Amino acid sequence: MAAPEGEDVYASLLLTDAYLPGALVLAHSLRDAGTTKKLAILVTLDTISAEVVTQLKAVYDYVIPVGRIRNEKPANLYLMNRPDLHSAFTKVNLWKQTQFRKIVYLDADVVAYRAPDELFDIPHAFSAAPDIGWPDLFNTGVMVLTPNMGDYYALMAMAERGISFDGADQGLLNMHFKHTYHRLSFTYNVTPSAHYQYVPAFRHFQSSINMVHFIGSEKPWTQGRDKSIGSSPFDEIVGRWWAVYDRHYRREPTPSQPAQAVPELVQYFVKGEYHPPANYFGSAPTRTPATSVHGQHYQNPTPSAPLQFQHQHHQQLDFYYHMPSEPPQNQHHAQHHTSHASHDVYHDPHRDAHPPAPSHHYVHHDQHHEPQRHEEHREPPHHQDQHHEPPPPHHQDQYRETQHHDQYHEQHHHHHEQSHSGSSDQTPPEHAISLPSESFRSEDGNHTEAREGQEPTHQQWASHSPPQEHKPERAVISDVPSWDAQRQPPPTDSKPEAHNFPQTHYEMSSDPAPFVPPERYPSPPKNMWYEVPKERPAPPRQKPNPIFPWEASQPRASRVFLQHEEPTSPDTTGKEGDASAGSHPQSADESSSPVEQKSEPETPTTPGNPPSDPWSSFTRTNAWDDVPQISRYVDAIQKHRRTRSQGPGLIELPTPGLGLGRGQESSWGRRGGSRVTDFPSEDDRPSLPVTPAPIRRPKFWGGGAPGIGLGDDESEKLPAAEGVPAQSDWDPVAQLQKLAKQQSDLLLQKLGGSGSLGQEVIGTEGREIPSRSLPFGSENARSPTYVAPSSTVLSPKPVKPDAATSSVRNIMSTGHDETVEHSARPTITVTEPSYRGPGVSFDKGEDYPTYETPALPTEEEKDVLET
Ligand SMILES: O=c1ccn([C@@H]2O[C@H](COP(=O)(O)OP(=O)(O)O[C@H]3O[C@H](CO)[C@@H](O)[C@H](O)[C@H]3O)[C@@H](O)[C@H]2O)c(=O)[nH]1
Ligand SMILES: [Mn+2]
Repeated sequence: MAAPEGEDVYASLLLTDAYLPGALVLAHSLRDAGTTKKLAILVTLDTISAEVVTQLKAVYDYVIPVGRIRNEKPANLYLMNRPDLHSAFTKVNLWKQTQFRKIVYLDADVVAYRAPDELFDIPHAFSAAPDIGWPDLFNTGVMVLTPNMGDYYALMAMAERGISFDGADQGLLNMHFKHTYHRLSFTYNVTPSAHYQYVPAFRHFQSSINMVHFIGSEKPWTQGRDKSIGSSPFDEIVGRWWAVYDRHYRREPTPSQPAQAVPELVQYFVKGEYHPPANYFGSAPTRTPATSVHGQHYQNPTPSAPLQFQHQHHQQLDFYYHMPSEPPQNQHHAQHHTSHASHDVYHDPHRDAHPPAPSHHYVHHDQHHEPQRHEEHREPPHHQDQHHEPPPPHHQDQYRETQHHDQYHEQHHHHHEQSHSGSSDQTPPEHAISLPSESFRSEDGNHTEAREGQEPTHQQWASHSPPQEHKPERAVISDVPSWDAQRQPPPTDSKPEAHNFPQTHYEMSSDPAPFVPPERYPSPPKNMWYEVPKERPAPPRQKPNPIFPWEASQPRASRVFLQHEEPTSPDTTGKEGDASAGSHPQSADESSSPVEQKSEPETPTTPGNPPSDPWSSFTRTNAWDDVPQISRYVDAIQKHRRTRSQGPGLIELPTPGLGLGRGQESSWGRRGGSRVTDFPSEDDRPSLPVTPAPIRRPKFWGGGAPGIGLGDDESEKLPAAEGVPAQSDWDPVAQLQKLAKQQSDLLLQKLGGSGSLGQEVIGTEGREIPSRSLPFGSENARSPTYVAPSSTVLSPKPVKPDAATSSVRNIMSTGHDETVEHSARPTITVTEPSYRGPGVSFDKGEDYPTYETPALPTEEEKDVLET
């Protein structure tokens, strides 16, 4: 019977025979309540016996075989101690049933108080009721859904990857429909519990209950009738289930209904309900019925008449499936033989003649009359890996239960073999299950195809395939949708290959909640540390072997530190304030190691002490002082100049013996060479009669020379010299310009008008070293030994012979005329850098600081002026 397109159905699911009573009671409860909707049930035929299918068919409108969807990562199932739900993902097949408009899905452990047909009117695509264990979740025992392939593929993608926080369908579906599900009233999925009951609520809402759902591993039919005797809400609810069961399957006459002929098979799965007649076949043992679905020790059902009939039907459908938690094979054998030892009546000679194949998969075919092995084919590929794996140790109970399930299957199997061995009847089963016919149409008899959305089944083969034309058994039985490409052509209407590719569906998280870290992260491991390698004494540094000859005869370092300075000249240390002001030869050794001469003077660390000259330890030599070529050159220049400038008043450039400090004079003399930076001594310097005013010296310099009064308060009160303009009247710029003009004019006259030679010939103002502009960019660069050219060749200053001479001598002993310039500004100390600019090179038109005291007339100037 095909379902008309767009039909509404209640649908349930049966994965194992043991849930048969639940499925039947559910269907009856709906029918009894007068539903107008059809009833459907999805079944996994590899684990459902034909008798059970028959029972279903008696109540359900549609029995729809579906492929099992196993969770290959069932670890989470063990978290909730329900490893039996390994195939709960099979529920996903609901979304594939697009022949239905709307499905109200109900677990097999649901019983309806009334027929909630109004659920089909819900417009939402997916609805469910809250779960009692975690009400933010919905329970997947009652769902209103709209089949569609989009959700189906998405759910399949998750199922294939085992994406489910509880390892079963509830975890998976809650993850998928997290934000889109429509919440149903709890009254559609009341989940009673024996341990906890919200009794007041139950009392209050009792009358509004639509459906009840017996969640948990214990179900009413596994607990037995006597469990519902009490008067607690839970007992009352369980009693509702039993009421439906009794209405349809109770055998014993009750006051309300006479004894009815009911299938033994149903009772077989209900605790306390199965009472096989004694001495049937003469030796059928009577045993205590099962204690629970998961723990009961199933017996061989007594082959009563109804059962026998069912088994005939089962000939074509005979199969069984080993649950994945099946014990290893040898254990299974042991179980099997034990079982037979205690039930001789079911001993099967065929079985002995054909010992079980490794995986115990047998398919019974009409034309063979013997069990055939189809181990590879019957085994769904994804089950093979785990097939022989024992379950985890802590689930041995579950493990044993599964054994019993299998024992049941196997015993059924034996029974079928037995009954079949005495019959060669090949007529189609009288009770061929009426299923959606399109689902099981076989086109060529060799293989089975399902219409899209349908799994091929062996029922199809049983119903449509001519047995004699059927050749390889393994090619026919294909109730699992796996196609053996090595032996079969592809199914004619199979989809393109790419259709079978695994699909990965990722969704961006739409959860707007910001990440909240756990209150406390686990403590970091304490045994993680890095052991610092033990420090090994560094190998003694060895001086590399000398390569160059001078390395062997290296001069001893002669660096001089301030505090260890030998007391060379205490009187000069106070006067030599400017390192660049002139040379300060200390020793030949010192000047031979110019690097050390760069060492900076140390600042006196004790304030209040008379400041020692910080420059005393600073070199006064120039880098070129010891280059003989330069010395010779300088000598030659000086000689030349002497010859050229012989004349009254013209000074000679320093000769040996000139000292910047008296302490150095001796060593200076020893050197015997002229230096560019030499400075004329007082004797070599003729006096100039003009000076603007007494030059005040900072007290820093002390009053070394008697009579000059510099540094003395009295010196400031000295009367101005007669005939000398007052300081305030002195315009240095004008005077300098005037001097410059006179100088150039007069000198040109003296030299016969050859202006081009004038500077070179007469230059006492740094002409020995021509004043050249520095290369671009290096104007401010200073060599440590740099000496301003202007300062090296400055002319003696015109001073008064007496006091002024001493004063000037004192000043000049600093070796720098710019100290003179600065001395006009009493607040300036001479420790400032000496070089302030072009100095007296004003004749070249360069700018110079206007605040400076102009340079005093040079020798030439004086000559000119005196002339
Ligand atoms: O051996 C089995 C196990 C399950 N089922 C079917 O699968 C359903 C779910 O199993 P059930 O034992 O009813 O699970 P619950 O105890 O109800 O556990 C909860 O968790 C399950 C796994 O997520 C959900 O499927 C249920 O809806 C939810 O109520 C059953 O009703 C049956 O329809 C079988 O047919 N045979
Ligand atoms: Mn359930």
